Amino acid sequence: MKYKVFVDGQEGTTGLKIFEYLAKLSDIEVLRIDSDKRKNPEERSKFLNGADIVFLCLPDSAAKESIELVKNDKTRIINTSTAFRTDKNWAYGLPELKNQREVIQTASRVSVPGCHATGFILTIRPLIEAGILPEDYPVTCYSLTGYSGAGKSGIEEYENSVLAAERKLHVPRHYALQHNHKHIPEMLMYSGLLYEPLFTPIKANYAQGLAMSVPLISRILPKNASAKDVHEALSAYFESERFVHVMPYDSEAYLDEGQFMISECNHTNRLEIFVFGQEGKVNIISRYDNLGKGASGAAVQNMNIMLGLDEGNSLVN
Ligand SMILES: NC(=O)C1=CN([C@@H]2O[C@H](COP(=O)(O)OP(=O)(O)OC[C@H]3O[C@@H](n4cnc5c(N)ncnc54)[C@H](OP(=O)(O)O)[C@@H]3O)[C@@H](O)[C@H]2O)C=CC1
Ligand SMILES: CC(=O)N[C@@H](CCC(=O)OP(=O)(O)O)C(=O)O
Repeated sequence: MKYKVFVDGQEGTTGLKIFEYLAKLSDIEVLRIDSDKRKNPEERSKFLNGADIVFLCLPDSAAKESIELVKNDKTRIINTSTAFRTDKNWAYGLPELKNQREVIQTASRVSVPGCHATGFILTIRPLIEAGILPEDYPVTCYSLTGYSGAGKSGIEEYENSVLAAERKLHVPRHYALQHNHKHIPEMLMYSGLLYEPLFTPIKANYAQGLAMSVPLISRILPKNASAKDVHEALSAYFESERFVHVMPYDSEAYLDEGQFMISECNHTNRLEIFVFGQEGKVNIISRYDNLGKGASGAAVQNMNIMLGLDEGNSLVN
C-alpha cells in the first residue's frame, strides 16, 4: 500500500522542493490539486481529508485555515510555517533533540522548525544538558541567510533586477532589529534557556545557505569551559546522527583562505557544526541549506520518521 501525500502550497518555494524529494520515493502516492483550484477551500478540503500525510507549505493564516478543514483523525499534518511551533499540541520536528524522534514517530501534528531556530537550538540545548552553558547565560547570536528564506515574493525582489536595483539589494541587510524575529519564541522554548537570546538575522544577495553563529565567553561559563570542551560536548551529543555533523575542532582546513563558506551544505539535508576558539573565546557556527535542513529536507525527514520509513529516504544523494 502506498501512502497518500498532499502538499498544500504545492507551487511555493518550500512546496516545490518537497515535491522534488517525494518524486524519488516509491512508497508514496502524491496527490496533486489542480493549479487553478489550489486556493479553493472546498477543493483543498477533499485533498486534505483524503491524504495520510499533508505538508502545509503556506503562510500562517492559510495553514490555520487548512487545519480547520481537516475533519478526520487519520490525516497527519506536517506544517512548515511558524503557526504552531510553540503549541503544546504539536510535536516539534527536530528529531536530533534527545527523545524527540519517539515523539515525532507517533504524532499526528508536527511543526517543522524555523530555519534560524534549527541551528540555534541544536547548538544551545546540548551545551545546557552537558552543564557547559548555564540556562541563564545572556546568549547573543546572528544568522546570515540567503534570500530564498523569504519565499516567492522575497525571491522575486532579489531576482528582478529592476526591483533589486531600486531597493539596493546587492548589499546584505540586518533585519528584525526590534528584537521581534518570529523564531525567537521557539528558540527560547526548545533551547532550554531561561531568557530570550538577542538574535540578529542578516539577509544577503545570494539564494540559499544559512550560517547561525553563537559566540560564548569562557570566563563566564562554569569551570571556565573552553572551545575544546564545547566541541567535545557537541560531538558526543550528535555522535550517531545522520544529518547533523560536528566538524573537526578548529577546522582551518574547511575554510577558504581563512574565510567561512556558507553554502557548502546546499542541496542536502546536512547541518554541520563548527567550533572555533582561542584564548577563552568560543565561536560556534552551524551551516545548512535554509531550504534543506532549514525547511523542506527537515519536513521530509519528519515524514519518514512518522511513517516508519528509513529516515534518510530520498534525502541522501
Ligand atoms: N523559504 C524558506 O526557506 C522557508 C519557509 N518556511 C515557511 O514555509 C511556509 C511556506 O513558505 P514558502 O514556500 O517559502 O512560501 P511561498 O510564498 O514561496 O509559497 C507559499 C505558497 O502558498 C500559496 N498560498 C498562499 N495562500 C494560500 C491559500 N489560502 N491557499 C492555498 N495556497 C496558498 C502561495 O500561492 P501563490 O503561488 O499564488 O503565491 C504559494 O504558492 C511559510 O509559512 C514560510 O514561512 C519555513 C522554513 C523556511
Ligand atoms: C531570508 C528570510 O526572510 N528568512 C525568513 C525565515 C524563513 C523561515 O524559516 O521561515 P518560517 O519561520 O516561516 O519557517 C525570516 O527570517 O523571516
